[in-house]
Amino acid sequence: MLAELLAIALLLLPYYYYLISSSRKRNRPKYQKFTSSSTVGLLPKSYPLIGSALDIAANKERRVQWTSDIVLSSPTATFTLRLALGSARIFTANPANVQHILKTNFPNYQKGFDFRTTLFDLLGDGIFNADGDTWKSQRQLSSHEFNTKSLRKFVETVVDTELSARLIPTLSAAAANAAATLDLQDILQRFAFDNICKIAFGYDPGYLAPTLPEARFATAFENAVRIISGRFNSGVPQIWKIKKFLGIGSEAELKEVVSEVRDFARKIVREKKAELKQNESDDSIDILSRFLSSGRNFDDEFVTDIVISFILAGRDTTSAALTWFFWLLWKHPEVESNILEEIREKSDTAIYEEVKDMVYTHAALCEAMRLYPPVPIDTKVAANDDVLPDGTEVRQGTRVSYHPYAMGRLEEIWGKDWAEFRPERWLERGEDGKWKFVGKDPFSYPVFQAGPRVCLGKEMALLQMKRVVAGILRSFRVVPAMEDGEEPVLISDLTTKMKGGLPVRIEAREIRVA
Ligand code: HEM
Repeated sequence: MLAELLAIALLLLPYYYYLISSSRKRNRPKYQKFTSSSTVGLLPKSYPLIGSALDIAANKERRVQWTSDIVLSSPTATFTLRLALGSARIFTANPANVQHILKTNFPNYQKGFDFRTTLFDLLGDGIFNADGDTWKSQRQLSSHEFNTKSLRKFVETVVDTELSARLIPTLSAAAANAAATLDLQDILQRFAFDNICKIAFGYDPGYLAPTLPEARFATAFENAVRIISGRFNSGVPQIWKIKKFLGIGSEAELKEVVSEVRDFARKIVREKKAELKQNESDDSIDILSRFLSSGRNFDDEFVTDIVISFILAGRDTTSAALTWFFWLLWKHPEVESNILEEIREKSDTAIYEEVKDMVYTHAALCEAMRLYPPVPIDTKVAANDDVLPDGTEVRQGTRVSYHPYAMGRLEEIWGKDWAEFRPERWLERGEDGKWKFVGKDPFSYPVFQAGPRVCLGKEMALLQMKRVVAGILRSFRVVPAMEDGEEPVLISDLTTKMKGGLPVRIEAREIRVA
């Protein structure tokens, strides 16, 4: 792969020369000075022309952990990575900087041209890839999808059907065979994909079943996300553009899978339009119906963009959080006992109230996402020169990334026991002796982002996850099938994953209801 990239780079030296000279003028960064000797030791080496591309390539598989180590050793929890062709990227885990980027100086930190261009082939102008008015109008219209009435309906219909008709039977089949292992990560991704397609489209891909069926749309979506997010990890960002221009390698494959995803989404949009024309009083709860019935005349391409963004946002996030959650739970049986106790107490309440009030489980999920945030690094681009609260200078056009994975490991925020999985750090006892959830400042815990672009699906995601946890733990014990002492390895495209999945055995259990 590296050889392929280098060969292309050599062939296109004249083109580079042009890019270097123009980009230097546009985007000459200033670098901050480090006083901490530990950071100096960790900082990647930088060379003329290629910046730190060699270190970036060497750490490609562990870029989250690598950049986290450097950020955590910096006195201001911020460092500047030099990229090829004179550009730079700032990483920060400093809550004051994060508040500045996500809220105080929000207009200056947008998705920006480069981000938009990189994801445009898949996402078009969808909410995830939009700035300004295009973003605002989508945000306003889709936020209705997340009111209490819709959330209740979501948990009681979509999530519950998927749980009882698909997830539980799949796990029961595994439990019936003591020797069987299954990949919990794969199962949860299938579960989340079915859920989000129903919410975004009103379409059921039927991806989760005991037979683990192939679903072309799901596979094409998975491949499209994997390849397109790889564009960000290239040490020399222009390389993917050259490969796209030449129609070779991963870019040729990307073109194929993206057109499969988009053709399929367009077909659903057309069918939905026809359905809505026939049935004026449609009470569907999906986002597509909401946009199509809004009275605004959105064209099909734009509506397709919107739907694809939502699928991306809801697809791997909850499954990533739950996969790490079940791993942590197995390592902490005392936390599992507390959750079982909570399930026992709540089991005669209606579904929505049950999940809404699962305070301890809520805290345990937040704690799991502190250590393994589904979106480990998130990036904005500076529209103008700026100075961050810690004094870091930002040049126009520089990518600025806040780093939730590193922030979950900052002693200054979580204390000396930051490495411990301890849901109690999110709880306090009320006067009645019951647990009360105590949220954290969102700029110290930006797992769902924060500020005007805070995740729209936060409540929905938490309800869904609590319902899944209660549904699984009530009937099963999830036992990782790994060698003694073996730890899962975190990898990341746009979201975190466990490398190779999480193999588990499923054991049936029945908990006594209070
Ligand atoms: C544990 C689960 C989830 C986590 C940790 C999470 C996290 C995030 C983060 C970090 C962002 C900011 C991304 C960016 O703009 O750069 C975001 C945005 C967003 N999320 Fe989530 N998300 C989760 C689940 C969901 C679900 C289930 C949905 C939809 C049903 C959803 C819908 C969205 C949307 C629409 C945005 C874009 C908001 C905007 O730009 O205004 N998310 N989410």
